[in-house]
Amino acid sequence: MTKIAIVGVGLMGGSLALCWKGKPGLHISGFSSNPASVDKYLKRGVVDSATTSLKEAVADADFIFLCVPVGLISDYLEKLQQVELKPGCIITDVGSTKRSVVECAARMKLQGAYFIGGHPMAGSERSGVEAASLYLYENAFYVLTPPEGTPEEVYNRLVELLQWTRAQIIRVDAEQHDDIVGAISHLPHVIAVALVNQIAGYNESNGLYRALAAGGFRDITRIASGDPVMWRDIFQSNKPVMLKLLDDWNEEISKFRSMIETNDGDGIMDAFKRAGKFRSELPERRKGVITALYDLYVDVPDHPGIIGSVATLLGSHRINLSNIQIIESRDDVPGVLRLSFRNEEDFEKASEVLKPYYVVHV
Ligand SMILES: NC(=O)c1ccc[n+]([C@@H]2O[C@H](COP(=O)([O-])OP(=O)(O)OC[C@H]3O[C@@H](n4cnc5c(N)ncnc54)[C@H](O)[C@@H]3O)[C@@H](O)[C@H]2O)c1
Ligand SMILES: O=C(O)C(=O)C[C@]1(C(=O)O)C=C[C@@H](O)C=C1
Repeated sequence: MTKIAIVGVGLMGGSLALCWKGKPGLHISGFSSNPASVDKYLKRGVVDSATTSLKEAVADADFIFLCVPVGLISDYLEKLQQVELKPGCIITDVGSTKRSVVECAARMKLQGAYFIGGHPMAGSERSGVEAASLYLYENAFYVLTPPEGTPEEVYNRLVELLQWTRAQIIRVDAEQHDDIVGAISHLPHVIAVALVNQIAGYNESNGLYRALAAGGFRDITRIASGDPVMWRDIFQSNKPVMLKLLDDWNEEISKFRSMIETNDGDGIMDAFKRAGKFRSELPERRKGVITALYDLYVDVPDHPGIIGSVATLLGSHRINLSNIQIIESRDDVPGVLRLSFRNEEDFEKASEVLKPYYVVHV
């Protein structure tokens, strides 16, 4: 029996657990310091066993996945030095930054266990085991950062276990990872949060700002709803990269400001053309980096029974919905439903079926 211990069974840890749950020869043990969370993991059936004792959770484990906020990964690595680990055990994490985690692991004495950094490039603004999904990692890139000298057999053992996620494993140096992911994931989160807060400030004196906020605002700001603790830890652990990126961002914005100030219409059009070209060349609906895979957004009138009508319409065309969520529901504006599908075929079909009746956004 291969034992996999998951420390922190939230969105990421819970989604990993779901990929392995019920597979022959695998036992998944969940750890949380909070007894109520342990009960929740068991009740939801995402793990085979769960405990508030780290020692018990990792005893005899072949793999240990640290799935807690980045700021806590070093604490758990330290704790792992003090408990008995199975010789040859592989410890990994799913933290969004890698340099600080890998450096910390290199300082630890892990009693013959190996540490390989990890970061699945998939996720969402939601958190907790309630948001976990068997399909979260499908088709996403999953970055691994093995330290120099990691035996190939050890690396391959982890890759083999991760095949259950259906993610595409990619080996990247930790420093390069933080530079790139800083730019394509961390910087956009800063921008989204700053933008929402700027508008929220205007809205304090005039509620029309929020009321009129439409598709463009929604598209660029979904990620502003991310978990505050998770993002605090990410920015703090990627500080030098973030500071450089924000300096570059200030420069980009200043260029825009000056194009508007000097009525440089050609410059503005050129900026849109270059951006449109780069964006159109992004990997087709690759999961994770900002866009969620196979999610449709549907504007719906705010009246009772609307969710039932949408679900019935899809059901009558034999389209399988994997999730449905109300992401805006207020008296004064139409609601927005987020519909998630497991595959491209259902996603495309749903878009066709709904378009004659509703405003549909991708
Ligand atoms: N959410 C994403 O989109 C995403 C994507 C890729 C990687 N990550 C990384 O994955 C890790 C987990 O993020 P998540 O989205 O699953 O968050 P989450 O909040 O859904 O889960 C975090 C888990 O850690 C546990 N936890 C929190 N504080 C704890 C503490 N003090 N002691 C013990 N357990 C504690 C929580 O109970 C929960 O089970 C983070 O390091 C994050 O950077 C997140
Ligand atoms: O899709 C989202 O909501 C995410 O924030 C996912 C996202 C990203 O920026 O792409 C966020 C953090 C991760 O470390 C990896 C993926």
